[in-house]
Amino acid sequence: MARHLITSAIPYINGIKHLGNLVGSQLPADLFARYQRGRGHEVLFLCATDEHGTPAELAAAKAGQPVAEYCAEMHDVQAKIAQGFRLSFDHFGRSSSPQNQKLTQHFAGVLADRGLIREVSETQMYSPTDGRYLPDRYIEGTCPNCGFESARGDQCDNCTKQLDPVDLINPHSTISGATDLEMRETKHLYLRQSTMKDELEKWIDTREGWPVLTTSIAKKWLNDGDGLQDRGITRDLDWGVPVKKGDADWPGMEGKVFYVWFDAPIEYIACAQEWVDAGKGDDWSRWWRTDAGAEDVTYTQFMGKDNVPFHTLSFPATILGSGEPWKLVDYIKSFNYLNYEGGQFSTSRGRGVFMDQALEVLPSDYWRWWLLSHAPESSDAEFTWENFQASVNKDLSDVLGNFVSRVTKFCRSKFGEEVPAGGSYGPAEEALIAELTERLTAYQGHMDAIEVRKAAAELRAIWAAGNEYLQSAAPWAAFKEDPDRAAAIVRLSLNLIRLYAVLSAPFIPDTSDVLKEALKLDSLDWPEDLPEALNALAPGATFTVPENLFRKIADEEREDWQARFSGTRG
Ligand SMILES: Nc1ncnc2c1ncn2[C@@H]1O[C@H](COP(=O)(O)OP(=O)(O)OP(=O)(O)O)[C@@H](O)[C@H]1O
Ligand SMILES: [Zn+2]
Repeated sequence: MARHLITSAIPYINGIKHLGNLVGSQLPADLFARYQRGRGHEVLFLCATDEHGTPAELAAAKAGQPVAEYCAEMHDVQAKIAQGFRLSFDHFGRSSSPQNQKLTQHFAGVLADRGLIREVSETQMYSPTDGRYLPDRYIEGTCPNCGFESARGDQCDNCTKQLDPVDLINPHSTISGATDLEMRETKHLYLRQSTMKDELEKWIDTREGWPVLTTSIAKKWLNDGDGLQDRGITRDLDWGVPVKKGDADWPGMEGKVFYVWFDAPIEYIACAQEWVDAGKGDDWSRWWRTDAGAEDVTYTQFMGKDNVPFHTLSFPATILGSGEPWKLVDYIKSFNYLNYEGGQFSTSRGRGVFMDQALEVLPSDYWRWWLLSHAPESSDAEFTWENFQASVNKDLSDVLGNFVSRVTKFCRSKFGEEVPAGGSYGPAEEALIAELTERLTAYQGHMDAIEVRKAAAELRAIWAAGNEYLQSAAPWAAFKEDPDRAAAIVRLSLNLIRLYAVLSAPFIPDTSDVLKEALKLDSLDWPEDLPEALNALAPGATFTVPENLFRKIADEEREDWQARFSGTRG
């Protein structure tokens, strides 16, 4: 049994996530976690809300709430929606947890002791109108790199370049709009990433088979321009992890907090501690400490492309720089972007379909199937309502749903609600079993390699093979001449439904549960031996005909949704 540590990029707290966020991080992570559990491996799947930083402060101010209260409420909202999508986190933590605060301060202290943090006296944008410094998203202006007019103080959303507020052209305060900004002297801490460039590059070169998207972004930040730069890790804000050196005060850093991108990835570790403290596990160190058993853990991270620099460089710099035996990531699965109907999904502009709205429209399996089978892997992808309607109607309703319905109803009408005896598998069945044996190997290969679209295509082909078999074996015709022959066809077909329940579970877990219940199965064991698995349901085993698995999306409905979600969320 292998051990898999799996983390999804932690969703930011300032609102409900859209379908792009979901497919770019949490959903494929859940797919992989469910698959590895299905194969019988031990999995620790962690996610959390990312709660610090300026956008949380801004969102709380807009909601008229204290920021801690706002974050607590939004965490619960996100946790509930995650359940709605059946995201099977072992723990859904919070980056504002005491565990993360302590661990973040610990890392800063160790890095300082090892000479990897320098104190810099620098000038920062100060707004007399607002009476405060303007870090990160408190300031916007024109990107010096690409000319985008709403670049933020920490990163340009258009070209993804990491910025400092002082780099912006024509900057203004996003709180008051004030442009009468002045530069004031303040002291900050910098992580000396530049001194670790060679070590980081060497480490990245040892990582095998990483997606090109992951390594190309990492290499770009390592080598473009003057190479990897030191990174400011503190901010003049109230909301965040107070700057401390371990347990000790940090002279000159009073009233400052760590930058959100310093503490957010550390939450991956703290989240495992929260998992233990919540009584759900009894040892986090065997997942995270290589001196406590984590050496044989395979650690996989999931994220959208804008998160890659922090996971390939900044967080590994924190871990490697500490000199302590923390587990480093083995595989980083990154995604391009999902777009929405000819434009971008946007939380700030409320554009697209958001997770709560999606669940109001259709059950989660419809969304899970479409999103995963169209995951933006090799390039950006686009959600359109036409494509959604077509895929749901074809793959889920016509192929899988129809197969299950035809088989169970035919069996009920001719043999009753139990697996018929009689007849035996012949050449048609042997051919199908041979085809499915190959397809199963391919499916597992794609799942192991986290090739999400290819895995979905293979699963669809496995469903379609059943339909084609049923169509050509035609038990309804055979029944008149040779009821035993019809019995054998139906028996195999019922076993196919059982197979589909197991193999489809990572993609569409609710449907899988419905099938499991209809066939009265105690568990869903992975088909390590396919011929055996297709004989698992023995004659006499009873079942019930499930309700229609998927309903078709009608044109009028699709048009309604298209109109309803064409504007911006209020
Ligand atoms: N359109 C998208 N398609 C795929 N992944 C995305 C998309 N937008 C964001 N992501 C990913 O979603 C995850 C969670 O994102 P996060 O909560 O930080 O929001 P974000 O990146 O600020 O997005 P937005 O600005 O749209 O709110 C991250 O891994 C991010 O890379
Ligand atoms: Zn730019």
